[in-house]
Amino acid sequence: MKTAEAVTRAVEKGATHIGFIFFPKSPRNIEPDLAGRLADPVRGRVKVVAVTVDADNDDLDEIVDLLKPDILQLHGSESPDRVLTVKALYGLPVIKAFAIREASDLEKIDPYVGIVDRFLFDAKPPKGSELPGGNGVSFDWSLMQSLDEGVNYMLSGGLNKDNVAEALAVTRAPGLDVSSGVESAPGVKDLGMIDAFFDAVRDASRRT
Ligand SMILES: O=C(O)c1ccccc1NCC(=O)[C@H](O)[C@H](O)COP(=O)(O)O
Repeated sequence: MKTAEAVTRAVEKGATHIGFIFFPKSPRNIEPDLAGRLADPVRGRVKVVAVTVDADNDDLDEIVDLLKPDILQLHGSESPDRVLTVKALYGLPVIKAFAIREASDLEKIDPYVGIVDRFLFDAKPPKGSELPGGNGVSFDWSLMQSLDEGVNYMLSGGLNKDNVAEALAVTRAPGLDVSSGVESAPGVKDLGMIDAFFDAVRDASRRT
């Protein structure tokens, strides 16, 4: 999220979480103080998520201080030990992102089970991308069918109004995360696309 309008619309349409990206190479990168101001009007109505990539303690200190997130999303190659340290330092729940292309990628979550609060399964970045997330590409959703029941996760990667019904039918994912699929250009959230995405999710949920 980068604008008040997008935050308001997402919350009105039923978002349970809103995310702010702290990664300078991203078109969605935002300063922590602005993110905090955008989050203020909706605190308590949605979970505010800080998305970071292998951030050090100084960066996390600033983000936690200024944004006051409800959840930290770690979207880099943070080890289980690092996750434990972050949880101990800030006392916040952690979503850990994993890049999925093949079945063996799912085995990488094993050392994190019982440590992270929720997983986020995203597609591997395309060749040449500098972004670990937000690339608008999907992975083979059928891989989720081999996941142990009870793994709490969000499905992510290239979701949009046209494919989210199939994604839900294939995975029955307990949560969805969307970014590019509600943007008219990288980093530019589109209110009409937000509406259309949530409407598609609602229609699909009614049918399944
Ligand atoms: O979105 C970014 O620019 C980004 C940059 C660095 C790390 C993570 C990033 N996004 C994390 C997300 O949770 C995205 O919502 C997720 O990757 C899905 O993105 P998309 O495929 O564009 O829907």
